[in-house]
Order: sequence, then C-alpha cells, then structure tokens
Amino acid sequence: MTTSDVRIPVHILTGFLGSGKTTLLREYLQHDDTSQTALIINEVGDIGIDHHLTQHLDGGTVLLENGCLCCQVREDLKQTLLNLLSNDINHSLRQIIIETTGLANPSPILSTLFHDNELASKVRKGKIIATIDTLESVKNVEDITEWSNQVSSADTLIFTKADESSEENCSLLKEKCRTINPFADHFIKATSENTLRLALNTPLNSMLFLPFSTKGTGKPALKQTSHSEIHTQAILVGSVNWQRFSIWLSMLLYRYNDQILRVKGLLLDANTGNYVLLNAVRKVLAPLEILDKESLSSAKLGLVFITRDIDPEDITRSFNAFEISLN
Ligand SMILES: Nc1nc2c(ncn2[C@@H]2O[C@H](COP(=O)(O)OP(=O)(O)OP(=O)(O)O)[C@@H](O)[C@H]2O)c(=O)[nH]1
Repeated sequence: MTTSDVRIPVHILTGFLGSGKTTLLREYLQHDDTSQTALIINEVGDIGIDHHLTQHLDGGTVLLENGCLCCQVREDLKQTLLNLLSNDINHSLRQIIIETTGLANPSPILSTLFHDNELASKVRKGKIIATIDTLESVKNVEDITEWSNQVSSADTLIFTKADESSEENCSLLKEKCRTINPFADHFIKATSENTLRLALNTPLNSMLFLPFSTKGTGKPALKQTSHSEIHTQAILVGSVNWQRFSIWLSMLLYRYNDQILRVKGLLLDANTGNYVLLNAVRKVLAPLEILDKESLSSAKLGLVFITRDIDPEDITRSFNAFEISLN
C-alpha cells in the first residue's frame, strides 16, 4: 500500500467459536465514531444473531448467513462488497470489517478479495485479526485445524477473557501461537479500553508476511466438508420458562461435554417478557443478557448449536422430549 492508495481497507475479524469476536466489535461500535465503517457479518446456521447485536451502523451492517464465507458464500461476499461500494455515493466509507464465523479459514476469503480484478481495484487488505480465547487450554485447541488456520493467517492476535483466565494459561497459549505464527502482534483484551480500535490503529509489523497460498485457481481451498465432523443445528424456541429450560440445557451441555462447541440464540423469557441473548461456549453458560425489544422485531427466536462428532438430530430429539415432558 502507498499513501496515495485510495482503495478501502477490508479488515477480517476472525477467531474460533465463542472466542469473543462479537463482544469486541460491540465495544468498538459503542465507543468509536464508526459512521464511516461498514460491517459484514457471516454466520452459519439458520438463525443469524450477531447482526442484531451490532446494529449501530446506519444501513452499513450486512448479514451473510447460511454458510461459511471461506467455503460456501464467497460469491455473495463479492457481491456484498460491490454493493457497499456502489452505495457509497458520497465516498464517506473509510473501512470495511468482516466478522467471520468461528470456523472460517481467512485465507480463501483473502483470495476472494484479491484474485478478483474488479474487487482488487477497489479494496485492499486491511488487518486480519484473530481472537484467542484464553479460557481454552493449549491441549483443547492445538488439534483444531480451524483454530490453527486462524492463528497462522492473522496479523494480530487478541487474547480475550484474560480477566477470567490465569496468567499461566495465557502465557502457554501465547507461546503456542508464536510457534504457529511468530510474526503476529499480540494484544490482551482489556476491559477498560477499546482493544479492537487499538489493534486496528497499530501499524502492521513490517516483518509480517502473509502465510496464505496465492497459488492455484483462487477457488475455495476448503469445502464445507472440511468442517465435516462439525455440524450446525438450529432449533426454534419461542417463549420459554427459563428455570425449566435452563435445566434441560445444562443437562445437555454436561451430557455432551466438549462435543457441543457453541450455543447461541435469542429467547423470549415467558416470565418477564424480555428478549434474552443466550451464549454458551462449550459447557460455560454466560449470564443471560436482556436485549432491546425494538431492535429485535424481525429477529428469529431460537438456538443454534455447533457440535462436533455427534448426530445433530440428537439435540432436536432431546429438546422435543423435554417439551413433551412438560405437557
Ligand atoms: N469474561 C469475558 N467474557 C468474554 C470476553 N469476550 C467475550 N466473552 C464472553 O464469551 C461469550 C462468547 O462471546 P462472543 O463475542 O459471542 O464470541 P464470538 O467469537 O462472536 O462467537 P461466535 O460468533 O459464535 O463464534 C459471551 O458470553 C461473551 O460475553 C472477555 O474478554 N471476558
């Protein structure tokens, strides 16, 4: 890039399931002037949630759902970017941030951006930022291909949840990340500052090279089958009695232990009439967050489960059995 490069930077915010991408973005959007930022959010599953949580941008948030950007919706990404650019008639857009799914490999996304002549003349690579959940142990993540791909592709790593993790575990994870990608900058997410802004504004390490292959056709390096043992299952859940529902959910999370990687969704609490955001990373269920009803009028209620090595229909069967038991 030169100083006369007028192309819009596209930043990629990636990181494994539940590692804190949306939380970082929300903080960034709440505390920064983001009127010149467009956001593209990619979610797997039939129930998109993150775009409801980040709707601070006037018309500048686009949801790409039903498939992972790195394998299934790459043509949609191109079209979305071109639409954002052509709608920017006042030329006020200064940056685009793509939040990937937790399973994405950033490399094919880059290749979509930069092997397409039309796009490459209008946008340039911004930063690839990956969130690393410091509540995970090295043992848990080192064999996960998606995790390693994200670490190796990143310019910057943001270590999240350090407020709840131990210094020792943070150091072990940092060490592991350095062996995979010695060039990335490291930031610890602090509760008192806007870490994403800091990471975006810090100049790139000049030693950095991009460890992604530019060889080949630019066709997807990964197909959805590369996440083959990982499944996404959505269940529609309307209004719930949270006390009873939470018993079912806790039992399910413990029954499947580490095979349920992520649960996320919007529910209507029958007792209070509130819309609540449910968030679980592996077995850890975060306190429910009450959301603003106004911004959720078009939201689908339900839960998305991301699982590994189990029949996803088991989740639906278990939920149906739970519902029957209540009647
Ligand atoms: N204590 C603590 N919790 C965090 C932090 N960052 C995120 N969380 C919690 O971790 C859970 C998952 O965070 P998200 O921001 O939804 O993670 P994500 O990477 O966007 O998740 P996916 O899009 O499903 O991959 C939520 O319950 C957050 O409140 C952090 O720095 N500290």
